[in-house]
Amino acid sequence: CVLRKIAERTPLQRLLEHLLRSMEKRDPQQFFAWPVTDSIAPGYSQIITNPMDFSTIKQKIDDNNYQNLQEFVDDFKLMCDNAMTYNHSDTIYYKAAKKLLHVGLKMVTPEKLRQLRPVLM
Ligand SMILES: COc1ccc(OC)c(-c2cc(C(C)=O)n3cccnc23)c1
Repeated sequence: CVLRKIAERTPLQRLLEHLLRSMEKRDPQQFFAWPVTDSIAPGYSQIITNPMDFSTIKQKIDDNNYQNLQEFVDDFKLMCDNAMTYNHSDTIYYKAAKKLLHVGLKMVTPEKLRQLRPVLM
């Protein structure tokens, strides 16, 4: 029988998965859960050249594609910035992105990360 290789998680992957879950909880309407399509957002792919969403971030964690925390934070910021670029400031998407960005960045301050250490050990 083929031995199934159980995917071991590196400490960085475990940290990023924990942060991703916390960030996803702050998006209950799941506006950021999946890639934005041109059908729901006309002209999106012409305006946003580097799309990003939580499912893509999750895949990159699973593929061990992030070398460090900063690369993960950069994708999170890209996702929020895209929404604040495409959507006008009076839309629910712009406002949700602005709030999510603020809350998400607070999760990765040195103080918050220090508190995480025992939880993840
Ligand atoms: C109304 O329900 C949904 C469901 C999923 C969405 O994106 C995955 C969105 C959505 C998400 C976005 C974003 C994030 O810009 N968006 C912009 C314009 C119109 N719709 C959206 C809305």
